[in-house]
Amino acid sequence: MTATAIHTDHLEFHVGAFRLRDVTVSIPKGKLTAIVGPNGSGKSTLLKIIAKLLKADQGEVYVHNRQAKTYKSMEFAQTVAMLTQSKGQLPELTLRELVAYGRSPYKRMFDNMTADDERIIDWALDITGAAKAEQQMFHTLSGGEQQKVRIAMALAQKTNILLLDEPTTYLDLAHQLDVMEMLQRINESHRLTIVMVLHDLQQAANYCDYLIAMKHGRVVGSGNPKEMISPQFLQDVYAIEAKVVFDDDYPVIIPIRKTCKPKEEIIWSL
Ligand SMILES: Nc1ncnc2c1ncn2[C@@H]1O[C@H](COP(=O)(O)OP(=O)(O)OP(=O)(O)O)[C@@H](O)[C@H]1O
Repeated sequence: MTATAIHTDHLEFHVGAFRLRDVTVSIPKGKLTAIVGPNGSGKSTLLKIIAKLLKADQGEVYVHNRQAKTYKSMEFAQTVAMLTQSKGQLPELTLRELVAYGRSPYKRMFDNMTADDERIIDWALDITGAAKAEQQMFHTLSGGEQQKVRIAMALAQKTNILLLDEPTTYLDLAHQLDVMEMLQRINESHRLTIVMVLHDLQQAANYCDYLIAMKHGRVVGSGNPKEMISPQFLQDVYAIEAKVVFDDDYPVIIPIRKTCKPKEEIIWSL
């Protein structure tokens, strides 16, 4: 049986009109897990609660079989790294300076970088293919290049768990594959537990070992993505009629039409 890296137990959370309800999931250790579901279904909220960026109203999060709330903040930051969605200001730093921020959980104020820190920064720059441009300013990079450097910063945190909110959004197809293959390589070589919010179900099936599907703030399914993705799944979770054909074991999704409008969307379209 696969060990569990993260377990959430009956999480409840509300913000505005949105409610996360009774979220109980176990995320396997050392595997790639995708969280999928329609816009606004609570994927980012769940990831933020796991990362302790938000506090659940009820329920518990366990990280490596220990209540997340019992971790001191530095210890937690040495265990779980989270890359939020890339929005907002771009720092005016070189790639190397930005990636060095990943070492913050190991430093007190005014501590200098040690040889060990520099070695880890080199490794993170190298594994993400960013080393050759390490003196370039971050804000001058393309969106795809920036995303790889942001992942390098999270890797420099040297945690066993990496949470990524939509790591491939805004990237062209080639950069999406680059990022997914890089995450797969890192997962295989370092046995990192990687959990990511994804919108592309085919990527989830091609690269991930485990899938968690959310809808209206609830977990509505979890398991092996290749077994889960079916016309019925697309109907139930996304309210779309679609064909699913298999090419070499991998599902190819052909959307046909939306089958009904959930109540929430009728309000949005007024
Ligand atoms: N501060 C807030 N105030 C009010 N509502 C909020 C706030 N933060 C989040 N929400 C609402 O919570 C719901 C869930 O948001 P969340 O970002 O978790 O969804 P998501 O599944 O990640 O969506 P997407 O796929 O669009 O990124 C959304 O309807 C959002 O509008």
